Amino acid sequence: MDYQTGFLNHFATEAVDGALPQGRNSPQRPAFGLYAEQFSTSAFTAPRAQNRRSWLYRMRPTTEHGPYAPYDGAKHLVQPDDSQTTPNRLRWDPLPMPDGAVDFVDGLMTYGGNGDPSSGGIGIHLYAATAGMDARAFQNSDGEMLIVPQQGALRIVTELGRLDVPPGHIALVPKGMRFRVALTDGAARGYVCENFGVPFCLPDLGPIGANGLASPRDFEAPVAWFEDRDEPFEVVQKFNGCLWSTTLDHSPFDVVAWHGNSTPSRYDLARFNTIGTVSFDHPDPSIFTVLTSPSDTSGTANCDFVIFPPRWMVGEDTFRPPWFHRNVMSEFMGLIHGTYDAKEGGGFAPGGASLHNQFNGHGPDVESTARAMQADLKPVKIDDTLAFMFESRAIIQTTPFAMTGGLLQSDYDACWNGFPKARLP
Ligand SMILES: O=C(O)Cc1cc(O)ccc1O
Ligand SMILES: [Fe+2]
Repeated sequence: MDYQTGFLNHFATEAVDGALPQGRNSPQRPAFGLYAEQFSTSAFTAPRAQNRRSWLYRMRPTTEHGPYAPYDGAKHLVQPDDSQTTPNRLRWDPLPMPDGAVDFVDGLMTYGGNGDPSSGGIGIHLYAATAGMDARAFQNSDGEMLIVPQQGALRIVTELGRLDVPPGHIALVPKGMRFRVALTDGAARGYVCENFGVPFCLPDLGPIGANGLASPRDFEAPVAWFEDRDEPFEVVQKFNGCLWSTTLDHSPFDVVAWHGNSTPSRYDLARFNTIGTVSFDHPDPSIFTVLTSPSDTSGTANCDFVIFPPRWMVGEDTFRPPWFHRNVMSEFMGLIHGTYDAKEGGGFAPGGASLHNQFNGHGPDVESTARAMQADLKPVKIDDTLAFMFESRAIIQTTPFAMTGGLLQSDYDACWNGFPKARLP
């Protein structure tokens, strides 16, 4: 598979020689009878640094379809609301693989979220899929999709081309872009952050300097790829929190050439240049931010995507795991593989999840705490681990599936029972 590298670069690619117009976007008659379409994921007037759009040259205009009707699959892909939201610390067992053939769209289960598609916020979903999508595409008009596979590789076919995304990689699909998901390594499971806010971008680096964390050159966008299929093709659209369906008489993956900077991309989390203390104290986890969706309040994200990758721990006279914490931001976590260093007592399994909503105390379990307080503080490599967090400025509301779907652990609080009380002189 070929890729073009760079975050938010202005790319140009054609799958057929001569398909991409030169020197203009919308010629009177594009080559071969292709149709030009602008795909805008920022307002036309957004400042240049935030402006995102691509020009697509396709076999038929996207306008050619009948009305959408309500879609009745993906029953657990919903908008969370207040009725299910509690201050409790929550933790879930991994999502089991479904029985029978369930694809990525029908396999999406909403656990939580905040805001709404018009004003910003996020949706948090897990997916478990046993079948690829064939003559079916998904268009999420509500949010950009940050896809974090945990098991099973995905081949994401988008209007702009294809991305192979195994566990350990992430994918970003722009709001509104059609895509379908094939499974290239059997049943697949993972996490999705649906971003209703400003599209994800790389965080500023401040005093870190010009390099470090995720490097723009490690993001990969597809090259143009199309299929010429004249057959019924369903498009499922998420719009205003609801699902809709229409059927085309052709594949929507018919973009022969494109140029622009609004693109899907993938990123290998192993490329993350992890920075931590080389003296003492555990830095704030913002040091591990891969991508951020800023809000209108500076430094206070709609969503930060943060990872806890393999790394050396060298802090002297330092409690090395995450400290006990109450946070104005709300934290949803998942585990891709291994063990998370704040939960060595078990219970946070790969494919599982946890939620620590705003100002609710959390941190290392009793076992992680005891081990860390007794540890010989020689340099140690934490190796088999890859956890992540979707951290958001607003309370993360939960869904009926999250609260009563059978995966919520009833005894999560107990992992913090039994700390010996301090003894004063
Ligand atoms: O496990 C968590 O809750 C996430 C987290 C990690 C960390 O290294 C410091 C603070 C924090 O909230
Ligand atoms: Fe935390």
